[in-house]
Amino acid sequence: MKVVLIRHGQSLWNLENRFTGWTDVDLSNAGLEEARKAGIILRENGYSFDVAYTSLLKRAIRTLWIALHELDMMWIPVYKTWMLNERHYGALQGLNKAETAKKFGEEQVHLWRRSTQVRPPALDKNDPRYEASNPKYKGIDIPLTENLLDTEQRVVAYWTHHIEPQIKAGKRIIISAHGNTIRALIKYLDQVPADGIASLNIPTGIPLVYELDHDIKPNRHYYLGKDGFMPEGTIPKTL
Ligand SMILES: O=C(O)[C@H](O)COP(=O)(O)O
Repeated sequence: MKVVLIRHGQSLWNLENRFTGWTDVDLSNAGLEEARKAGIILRENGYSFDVAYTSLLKRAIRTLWIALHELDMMWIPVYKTWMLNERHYGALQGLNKAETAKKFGEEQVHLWRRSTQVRPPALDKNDPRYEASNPKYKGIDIPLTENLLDTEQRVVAYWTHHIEPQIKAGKRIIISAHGNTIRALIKYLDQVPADGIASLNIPTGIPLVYELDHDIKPNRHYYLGKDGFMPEGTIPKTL
């Protein structure tokens, strides 16, 4: 069984090198093109899908729409959930990553970005960036900050309760999500230790195929790059 994971195409804040998290920024022009190429690569490799999953953030939703358009499969069911949102970056959201590193040091920023345990400074509930009043989060106790383990808990809960049963039922699945959502899922699927996941980065807009056995355990994974292109940060083979 195959599941295709794809990190959204480049976003406007990826382009500006800003911490994004739950901020609902759209794709850049390059990101729109990446999404289009992803759909074409999937089509050219004969992929088709029965069900799609994505977050509540437009950069992932639009990436999915564009890819499904290229596959002529915009008609399939699409489930959107906050549980697949990007890791919440707390009070770092909106800050430039390079400026933040100058202010707090590279080591501290690396810990905030890549450690599994360290949470960035939390948002204050009076902060305009705190989105509890946003109707899309009605009834949800949204986080003020997250480390990767927090993100992994919600991503794996959704994977286990909603996506795995569909895979077991033979459905072909595509998930359009975010760098840390996918890092969290890979950590769980491949049982990657904390120090291993710290060095893993997910490229934008390149389909990542997971081949799973009947126990939904990974047999192998690979990127569908153009002409066999393998992006940097390929997932560790040994786990
Ligand atoms: O949320 C963000 O800033 C990016 O999408 C992911 O950022 P990171 O690679 O610094 O975790």
